[in-house]
Amino acid sequence: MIRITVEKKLSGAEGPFTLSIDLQMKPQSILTLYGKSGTGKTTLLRMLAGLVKPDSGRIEVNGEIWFDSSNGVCLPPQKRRVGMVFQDYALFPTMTVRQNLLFAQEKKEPRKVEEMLELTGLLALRDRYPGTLSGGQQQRVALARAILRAPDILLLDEPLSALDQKTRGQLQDEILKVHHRFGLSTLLVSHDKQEVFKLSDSVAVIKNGCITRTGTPHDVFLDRITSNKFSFVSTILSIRKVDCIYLAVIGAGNELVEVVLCERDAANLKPGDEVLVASKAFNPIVMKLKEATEPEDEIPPI
Ligand SMILES: Nc1ncnc2c1ncn2[C@@H]1O[C@H](COP(=O)(O)OP(=O)(O)OP(=O)(O)O)[C@@H](O)[C@H]1O
Repeated sequence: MIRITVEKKLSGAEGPFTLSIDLQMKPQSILTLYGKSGTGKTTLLRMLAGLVKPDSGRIEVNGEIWFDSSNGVCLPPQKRRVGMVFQDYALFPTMTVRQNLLFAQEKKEPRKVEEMLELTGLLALRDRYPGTLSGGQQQRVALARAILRAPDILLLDEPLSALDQKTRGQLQDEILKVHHRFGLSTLLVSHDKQEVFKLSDSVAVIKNGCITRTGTPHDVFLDRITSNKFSFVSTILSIRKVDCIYLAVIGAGNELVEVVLCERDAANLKPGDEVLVASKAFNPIVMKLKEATEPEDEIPPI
């Protein structure tokens, strides 16, 4: 079990606030921190890694105390078995893929590196330098490197946010695969609801430094479904008048939808406004676009 109870005063964009977290995480699960920018998610991950010291509290990981302000315990980062993957891949540019992985190991075990290269579909890229790889490939190397450290906790801070939708999907599968294969405990930060839904066993919503809600992704994100409404929150991109009706273009994930506005709404709304789009009499057309793929043992290289 991972138990985190920490407090730290932070300087936010709108003034000082206290990051005050009380969180428990089941071993071998994926817990996602979901919340707006500047609410303290990265700081919490950095506290776990030992890169930021809490003002007070306690961090216990599988029975080991990593931090306890009541008796002055604060393990240095190198004594915490943590794997970290961030948005920027942070690979060593002058080392090949294989050298990057070898470097991560305290005790050098080239055989394990070879196994990891094979498992993560990186074998063909082993002698390439990070600068010659795509974003998805680099992130796969960063993930392999983090796992080679046999971490007690894997920290993923928006690791896929710089990637396109298709590569994101592939890397999400990859994360799930290695998470289960190595029985990892994974703490993920993500802004992407679809990603959170796909990857997480549980979600903790963080607002102004405090956790306001925890639960399964279904409980946290889909409680509105009881009202039988189809709805999503998005931003108006444009409004134009065609004959006597107003048409608004609204983003929906990576898609664009065009909806008709009544004259009163058109007068009240402008591009950039955040809106809730909902349909009361919900009778959607649901068309299959692509068959779900069976999980594969080996995911082909990106
Ligand atoms: N050591 C520190 N001391 C004081 N304030 C800090 C410290 N570290 C971060 N902050 C501030 O705390 C706030 C939260 O930062 P943090 O990076 O944890 O947010 P976040 O939720 O991860 O945001 P984002 O999603 O944009 O990455 C920011 O305003 C930041 O400037």
